[in-house]
Amino acid sequence: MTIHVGPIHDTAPRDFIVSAPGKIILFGEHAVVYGKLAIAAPIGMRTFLYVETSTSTTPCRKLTLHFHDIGLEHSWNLSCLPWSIAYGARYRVSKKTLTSTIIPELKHALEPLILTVSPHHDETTQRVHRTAASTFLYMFMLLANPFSASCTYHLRSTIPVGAGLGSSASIAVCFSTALLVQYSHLSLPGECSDDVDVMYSLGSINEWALLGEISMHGQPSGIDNMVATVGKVISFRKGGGGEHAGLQVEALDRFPELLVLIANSMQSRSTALEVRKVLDGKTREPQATETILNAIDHIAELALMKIASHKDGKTAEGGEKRALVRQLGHLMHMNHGLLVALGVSHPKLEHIRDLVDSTGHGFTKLTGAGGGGCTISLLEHERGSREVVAIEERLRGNGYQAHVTTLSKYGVGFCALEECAGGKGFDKAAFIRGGEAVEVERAAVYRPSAHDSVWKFWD
Ligand SMILES: Nc1ncnc2c1ncn2[C@@H]1O[C@H](COP(=O)(O)OP(=O)(O)OP(=O)(O)O)[C@@H](O)[C@H]1O
Ligand SMILES: C[C@@](O)(CCO)CC(=O)[O-]
Repeated sequence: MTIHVGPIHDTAPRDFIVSAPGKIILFGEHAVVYGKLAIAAPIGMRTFLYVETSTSTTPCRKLTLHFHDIGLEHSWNLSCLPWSIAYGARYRVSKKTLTSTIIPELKHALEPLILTVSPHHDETTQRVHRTAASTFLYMFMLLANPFSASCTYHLRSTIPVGAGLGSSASIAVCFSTALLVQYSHLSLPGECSDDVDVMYSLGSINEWALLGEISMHGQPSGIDNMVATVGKVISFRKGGGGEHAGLQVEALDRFPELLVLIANSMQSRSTALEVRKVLDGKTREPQATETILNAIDHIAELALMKIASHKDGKTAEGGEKRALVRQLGHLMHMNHGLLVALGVSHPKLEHIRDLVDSTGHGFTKLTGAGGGGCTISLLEHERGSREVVAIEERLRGNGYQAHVTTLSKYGVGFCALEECAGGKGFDKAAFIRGGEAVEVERAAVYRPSAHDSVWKFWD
């Protein structure tokens, strides 16, 4: 890897925002960790990371994190960070190893700095804060340099935290992109010389984001950060030995524009713990668990075949679309049953399934790690129709959040603030304070489909 020992490159943008989407998993969560096939899609909810570089020349330079959604605010002096250990690892270890493992001596050297984060908060909040802060700091040590100017990283997300919608992966993609841009390891969108440069940039973002996911989850498959990076519906099979060697990812460009209802059970859980639960089951009952994982793999394969066999999946309408929804919906039901067998459902997720599916108008499964978090339902009717509105009201009446959405098509994006009418288009106060997703997006001038959009994407 290129190591920049010196100030930020002259051409690197000073103030900018990066953004990445959340995701839903349509088929194959958990099984994907063990090399089985999964299908995932980006959603409209997104994370935004605003990078504000100080022009001050004071000798005491600081790295400051303001992660507003979780109430984290913390600074470290840049000169007090363990640079010699980080540079030791950067010179000694290959980039592949740096981005796929946590180096014990660097993690160890950062521990005392992480213990200074949110010392007076309750244990749960402290864990959330320290997970996010240690992930950022670890990546910073491997991508930044000791001569950096003071800088504040403001994080806002419209994705609920820990709900199975890929909040951690989308923040990991934002951390990776911001640091790669800031320390000139990356061509900006629009400046990529050709398709190879674009692929290389996306590959780099995704690689470093996977490191962020490893720091937050331990053993991620990599599907969440891949979707948040590329912003496309993908089929994904993790590299492994034997029959399926090497990572296999394919963009499903013919995937139909389906209406999806996301319901949040409001039951908190941790992805790392749910993944651990499946591993424990696999250790206890290896053959039975492998049979379930293989059945999930088979269902994902069948879903791919159904999508491919639809003449014009993307533009399917009326009866054809309803037939596809039913075929995929029945497979989602089976996939959900197998996730129940793996032990990762929750009574609230089963309640949501009953509330939606007993209407006869939807097909529901849990999405993401389970144990709480969200479900997704494929709907046979249009947004705003009597049937869909009744389902939304039913869910809300039972204390759940309901959000009807189509899938998004925007992956990781970048906005240089000097292009935002001299930074005036960006409303920092509203960005920090905005409550609703639309307020945060408006503050960040995020209108990706507008002809005069200041946002650029690596695609
Ligand atoms: N908006 C946010 N601001 C700061 N940190 C966040 C934010 N969202 C997620 N995180 C970090 O990610 C962790 C949540 O990760 P977790 O994997 O449990 O949830 P998830 O990514 O939503 O779920 P899944 O991986 O199943 O989609 C939090 O503990 C926190 O450290
Ligand atoms: C549960 C899991 O399969 C999906 C989490 O969104 C974990 C992973 O793939 O890393």
